[in-house]
Amino acid sequence: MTEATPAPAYRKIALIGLGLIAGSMAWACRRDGMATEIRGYARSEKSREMTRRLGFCDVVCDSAEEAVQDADLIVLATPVGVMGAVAASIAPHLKPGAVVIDVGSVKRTVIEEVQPHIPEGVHFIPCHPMAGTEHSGPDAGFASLFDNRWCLIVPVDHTPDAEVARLEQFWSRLGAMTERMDPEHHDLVCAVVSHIPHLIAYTMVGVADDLSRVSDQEVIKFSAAGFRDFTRIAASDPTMWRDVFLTNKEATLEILGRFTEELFALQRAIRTGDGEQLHAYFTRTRAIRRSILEAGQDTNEPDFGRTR
Ligand SMILES: NC(=O)c1ccc[n+]([C@@H]2O[C@H](COP(=O)([O-])OP(=O)(O)OC[C@H]3O[C@@H](n4cnc5c(N)ncnc54)[C@H](O)[C@@H]3O)[C@@H](O)[C@H]2O)c1
Ligand SMILES: O=C(O)C(=O)C[C@]1(C(=O)O)C=C[C@@H](O)C=C1
Repeated sequence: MTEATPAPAYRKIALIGLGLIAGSMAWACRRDGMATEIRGYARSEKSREMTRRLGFCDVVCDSAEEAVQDADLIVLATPVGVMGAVAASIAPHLKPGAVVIDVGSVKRTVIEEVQPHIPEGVHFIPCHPMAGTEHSGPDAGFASLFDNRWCLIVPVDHTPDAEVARLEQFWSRLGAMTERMDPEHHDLVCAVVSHIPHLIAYTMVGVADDLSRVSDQEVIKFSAAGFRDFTRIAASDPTMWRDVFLTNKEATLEILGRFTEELFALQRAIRTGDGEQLHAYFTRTRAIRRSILEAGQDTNEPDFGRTR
């Protein structure tokens, strides 16, 4: 006997911005038979054309207003810097009872910019899937992106709990685990685990590029795993990351301040030959990596094809 497929959490879904995250959501919805219709819109004609070809939307519209007509769930999946303007343009076309979510990497500024446009009777529930790659655009998406990844849900005041619970169920059907968080804490956590690590990768790759005594050929030829990981991260979309830093100024500047203090302390330890300090520091940080592995939180641990 085949089990009945559970009813879709939302019948009609509208995706605004057709890139890695929207594409992955659409593919994951299709994998699970989760929506009766997925409509999409992106500002660039090239992205709309590519989405038509890839086929992850049932309908690709030529305006955001058209895409959100009659939608039960509207997903803002553009760079965070334009979400306020997108919300303003779709607001008059949202039906009562609809749920609007964003998937932006920053929450406090997005809430400040989007919430004022949301009409009464429509629920805005900010989200942030902690999953991605360095690739962008409609062809970057894939169905398993959210499998076993966290999606942070950042409900604003007065959102009925039943609506938040319905959305959590939706993310769990996309494969993700969910946790609720307040916006300030979200922005600080993401500055630590995502935003500043990206800035460091961008900087290190920039330094390698600037160093005239080391040729580009040598950088490419002798890149070992650590630096290769930096180059992967530093290949991420410039528009997305510009917007992340401009909209999460406070938390990223706080963490960057602490980072540079630690860096200067290590710089001094190297200069003065303080091996004890260096060893103690590296021992402390190794323990963090080990606890991530023990908690089973790194599903990307490479084995480099090791054999014995
Ligand atoms: N890439 C990641 O790793 C990742 C992970 C989690 C969350 N996010 C967040 O998700 C959002 C989307 O990221 P992505 O990686 O899918 O980006 P992407 O670059 O792959 O796609 C963005 C899409 O938005 C469209 N767009 C840009 N401006 C627009 C506008 N004014 N109106 C309509 N469409 C517009 C682009 O044409 C493109 O189709 C961002 O806010 C990002 O912070 C990204
Ligand atoms: O895996 C990657 O390439 C990512 O950069 C994904 C990543 C991250 O920093 O972990 C990037 C931005 C997001 O907002 C969430 C996830």
